[in-house]
Formats: sequence, structure tokens, C-alpha cells
Amino acid sequence: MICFPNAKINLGLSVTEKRPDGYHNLETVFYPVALEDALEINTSSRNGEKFRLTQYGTKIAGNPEDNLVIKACKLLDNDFDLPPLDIRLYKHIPSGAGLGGGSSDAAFTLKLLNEYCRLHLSEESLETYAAMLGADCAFFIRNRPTFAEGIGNRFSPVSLSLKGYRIAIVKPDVFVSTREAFSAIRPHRPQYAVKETVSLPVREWKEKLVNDFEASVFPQYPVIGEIKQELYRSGAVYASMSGSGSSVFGLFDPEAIIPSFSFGPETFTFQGVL
Ligand SMILES: C[C@](O)(CO)[C@H](O)COP(=O)(O)OP(=O)(O)OC[C@H]1O[C@@H](n2ccc(N)nc2=O)[C@H](O)[C@@H]1O
Ligand SMILES: Nc1ncnc2c1ncn2[C@@H]1O[C@H](COP(=O)(O)OP(=O)(O)OP(=O)(O)O)[C@@H](O)[C@H]1O
Repeated sequence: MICFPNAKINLGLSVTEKRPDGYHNLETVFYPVALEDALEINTSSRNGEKFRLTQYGTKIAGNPEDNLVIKACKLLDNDFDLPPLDIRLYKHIPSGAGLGGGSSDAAFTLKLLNEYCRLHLSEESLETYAAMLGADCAFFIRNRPTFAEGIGNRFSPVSLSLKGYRIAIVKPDVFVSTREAFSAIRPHRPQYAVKETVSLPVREWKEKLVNDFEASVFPQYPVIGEIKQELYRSGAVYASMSGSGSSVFGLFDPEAIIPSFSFGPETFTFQGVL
């Protein structure tokens, strides 16, 4: 059985306070984007390790044992004793990009296992499991435009449709650690609340919808800020870094023609329609 875990972008991101547990409270809107990995599971008849993951496509830093796909399998295996599985993951979503690629793989693994192994878990229950794997994993269970607060895991729906808008995503060859990006921020209440700002027309977002990580990440990695400027020069109605970086997205009007960007051979680019 196969599925296609998609990426997300953050529309605005305010880091409002540091919590006693070291995490940060934030406010953001998650929006799904059709930039996808592919994830396949099959029952395995081989002996040895119960879950075998083979990775294709873009490299992921770290040990395969730490892959969130395996963590998701083990989490459900604790409660449901799953059969041995062969898993294939084709990575297309760059990691360390603020696009939630790892979180999406984790959430889609839970959804795929639920269906494949007929576990009959509700969406609420899948969200609870997903939240154990990462702060923003649970978003990918319902995978619809969502206002998130708390550590990024308390959700309410937003009535926002960007249907028809074109999107460009550019990620330079820079890896931003989410943990380090949080530690460089001075939390504060935003001047304009994210939830209210996204209800304004997109062309009014530029001055009001802010990603707090930009202020600390751009000085450290100037290329990310340059990409944002280039997206605006190319006609984006709104451009922003996503999550803690290093990717930047631009939203373009439905009839816009987006030029191809050349930020060097190691730069990842994606263009699609929302
Ligand atoms: C910044 C965002 O990309 C916005 O969408 C996400 O909140 C990040 O979520 P994520 O990648 O799932 O993050 P996790 O893997 O859970 O956390 C990585 C690290 O970031 C820090 N972290 C994360 C989320 C949060 N609300 N406060 C934090 O301080 C913690 O040090 C944590 O150890
Ligand atoms: N299936 C996976 N795909 C990508 N990264 C994974 C995966 N499993 C574990 N990881 C680890 O997660 C980290 C990055 O994950 P991810 O791609 O979700 O980050 P991100 O783009 O910064 O997203 P986010 O918006 O959630 O911060 C890397 O350190 C990587 O080793």
C-alpha cells in the first residue's frame, strides 16, 4: 500500500513565550502543499528486524533507526503488535527546510498502518499518537488549513482558501536546526495576530504577516533573505520563510508566470498550484 506525504508551509509564525519545559508557545497557520514524498509498506516474510526501511531520493541526515517512519511503526507496534513490514520511503521534500517533511512522513505512516493493518483508529486517536512524535506531526493527520497554538499542537480550523494561487518554494543548501532557531528568538506578542491577518486579502499580508524566525535566521544565513527579496522582485504577492527555515515560499496570482530561479546547483526549487 502506498501514500504520498505532503509538505506544509507556515503562514505567519509568532513565537509568543518560552515555557518551563524548554519548548515555546507559538501561533501559526499550517497550509498543506502538494510537494510530496512517497511511502510504501508491504508485509515482510523475512526474519530479523521487524521494520526494515529503505530510503530513496534526497538524503536525510542521521541514522535510519531514528527515522520518524520507524518511530511511528514502533509507537503503534507497542499497542497493536504489527506484522513485520518492509517500508520504502522516497524523499523529495527537503529536510531541515521548515516544510515538515519528517513530521508528514510520521503522520502518514500512522494513517497508512491504520488502513493497512485495519486498526480502526479514529482521527482523534491518530492525532494523539502523532503528537508524541513531533510538535507539528498531528497537523498532517487531517491535513487541512489549520491555526495552531500551544507548542504547535493545539488546533482550530481556519476558513482560508488559497485555491488557484501558484506557489514557488526555494531552499538553499543551508540546514537550519529547529532547536537552535528557537533558542535564538526573544519571544513576544505579535503586533498583528496571525489568525486575524490571514483573513485579510493576500496582498495585504506583506506588511503584517511575520515569521519571527526570519529576524534571527536571515542575519546568520543572508542567502535566505536574498531569496525572499528575489521572490518579491519576481512578482510574488506574499513571500516568507517557512517554519524555522531554510526554505522560502512565494505566493503568486493564479495567472502569474513564475520565472525559473537560479540560486546555484545545490538549491532545491519547487513550483506548483495550491
Ligand atoms: C517551527 C515549526 O516548523 C513550525 O511549524 C515547528 O514547530 C517545528 O516542529 P518540529 O520540527 O516537529 O519540532 P520538534 O522536532 O518537535 O522539535 C525540535 C526542537 O525545537 C524546539 N521546539 C519545537 C517546537 C516548539 N513549539 N518549541 C520548541 O522550542 C525544541 O527544542 C525541540 O527539541
Ligand atoms: N522521514 C524523515 N524525513 C526527514 N527528516 C527526518 C525523517 N525522520 C527523521 N528525520 C530527522 O528530522 C530532522 C528534520 O526533519 P524535517 O524534515 O521534518 O524538518 P524541517 O524541514 O525543519 O520541518 P519542520 O517544519 O517540522 O521543522 C532531520 O534532522 C532528520 O534527521
